[in-house]
Amino acid sequence: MPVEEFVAGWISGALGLVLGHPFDTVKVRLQTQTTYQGITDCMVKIYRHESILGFFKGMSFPIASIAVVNSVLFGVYSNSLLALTATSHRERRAQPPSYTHVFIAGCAGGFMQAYCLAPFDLIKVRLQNQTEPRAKPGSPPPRYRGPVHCATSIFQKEGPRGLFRGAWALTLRDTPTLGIYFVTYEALCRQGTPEGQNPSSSTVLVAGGFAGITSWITATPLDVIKSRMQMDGLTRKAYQGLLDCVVSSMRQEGPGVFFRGLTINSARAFPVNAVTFLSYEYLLRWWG
Ligand SMILES: CN(C)C(=N)NCCC[C@H](N)C(=O)O
Repeated sequence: MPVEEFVAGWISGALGLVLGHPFDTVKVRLQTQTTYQGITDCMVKIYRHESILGFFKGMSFPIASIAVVNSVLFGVYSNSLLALTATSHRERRAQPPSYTHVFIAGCAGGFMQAYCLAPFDLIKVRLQNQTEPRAKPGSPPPRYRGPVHCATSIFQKEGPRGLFRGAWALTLRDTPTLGIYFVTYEALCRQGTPEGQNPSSSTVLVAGGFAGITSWITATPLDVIKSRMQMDGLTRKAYQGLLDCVVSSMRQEGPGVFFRGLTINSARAFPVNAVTFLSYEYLLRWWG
């Protein structure tokens, strides 16, 4: 099994992650808390109460986990294409796979990454939702002192299954949308590149950016549900399950609730995924 795709996926994912984390914190707060009036209000409040560090809450765990998560996504995607089309990544420009194969391989990558991502994403969302400023004398201490404390607290209170809270919503979010992600990327690269050649850097940036936007637009409704399921039970249990979360959210806040965080998700998705795909392509070309 070729391993270059796994390593390239890891490095490119880490670059994208650092770039997008501040946007991600704003998105998670907008999806799960009702105290903010919009993106600007949320950004100003985070900056005022928590300083610039507030935007980077919960980042250390994703950085550590991106090695697993993104290498699984890109590695499973590329190796599924190899199994479906019998072409390695070097041969795929000359013999491009069909979009159906790209979609199936993307769904396989999305499904596998969701299970690796679930506990890390849960801890990230719980830490991002802590509004207490860091290390301010006199202020009440936050519920979790950091990612390890967060993981052990969840484990102690809810058992190992607690670490997979929201995992179903995450799997439903990522399986089809990662198929859409890779199909959009491939389609835009092919459109902007003469047959048989490698796409230029600008084509990769644009195709990667739009792949991110398209996939996140389709992922946002389940992203909202996932974040709510992950926060549920912290103080009191509001939802019986995924379906109940969908119905209650819709009843209480109307259909607009499923698009919470859409603007910030899309603004974040372009640079993050442009950089992710550019570094992924170049690392693979560099390694031959
Ligand atoms: C719609 N979904 C779930 C995705 N496109 N997922 C791929 C992740 C890409 C990048 N790390 C990001 O966070 O945008």
